Amino acid sequence: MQIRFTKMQGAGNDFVVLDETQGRLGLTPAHYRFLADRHFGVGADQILTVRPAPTDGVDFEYVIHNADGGEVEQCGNGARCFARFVHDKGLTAKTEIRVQTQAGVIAPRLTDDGRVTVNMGAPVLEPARVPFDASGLPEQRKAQALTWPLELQAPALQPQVEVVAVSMGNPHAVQLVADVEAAPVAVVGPLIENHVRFTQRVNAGFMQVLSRQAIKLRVYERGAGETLACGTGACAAVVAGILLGVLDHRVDVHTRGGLLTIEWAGGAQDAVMMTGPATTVFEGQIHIPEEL
Ligand SMILES: N[C@H](CCC[C@H](N)C(=O)O)C(=O)O
Repeated sequence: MQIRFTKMQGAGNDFVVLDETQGRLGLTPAHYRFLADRHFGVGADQILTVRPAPTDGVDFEYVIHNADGGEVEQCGNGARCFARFVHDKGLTAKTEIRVQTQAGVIAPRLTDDGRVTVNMGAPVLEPARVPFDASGLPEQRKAQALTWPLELQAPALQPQVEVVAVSMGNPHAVQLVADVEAAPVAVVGPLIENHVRFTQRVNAGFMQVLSRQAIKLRVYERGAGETLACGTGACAAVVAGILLGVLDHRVDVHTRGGLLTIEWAGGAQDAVMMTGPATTVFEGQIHIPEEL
């Protein structure tokens, strides 16, 4: 099967974008894994699929698959690249685009400086909705919990980490570290990603506070491994930092792939606003082997 794709990146988080506005390609998880493969396919952290609006009130639907082939609820860097894609392809003349995702409707907006701002919706902290299984933890811990203890099954490392569990439509476990460059992301990241208390697995964020208006962040992503940036991860980290009292309401998030700016007023119903880059790298076509 020969398919056309667009390669894009947002702060170094990279994507294969597929246009299904004229009809479905009928791809399977194995096909998504092949497209994401950096040796046998195109190479990407996620595959983004653009589809026609499923209902009134939105302009498009966008579907997200991780490199491991699994469909997920939300992708922040992907939302910015989606908006750039539909605008530059002439699929819409709008600069603020309402799009249905598995996690609900979001509205990326193309700004005059070439970046994209996205209303990512309100964060969710209720454990059952992250989802995070708090069973067996002391009752008083549940009552006032902001951070949760995660026992790590890796004796060579610290036996436990404290994380803030927050959903941006997709689950995040954020911890404070003194130095992100020295943080054991490659070892602790997978342990957190697959921790039994995160029943849908989780994205593991490692946040270093530089000031009340700036952090450095590394994220070991669910279904993709460490990426150069994670948009929903940046939102989750800033929400966690504001709740912990160490960040103000507008924060520059320095990732390995670039700068994201996150704003959150701090109310449970307040939307998290994310601004950052979205770049088309190249167009291409690829043969997907039938035997996948
Ligand atoms: N790995 C994430 C999906 C992609 C999120 C990330 N690339 C972003 O920019 O938000 C998950 O499994 O929830």
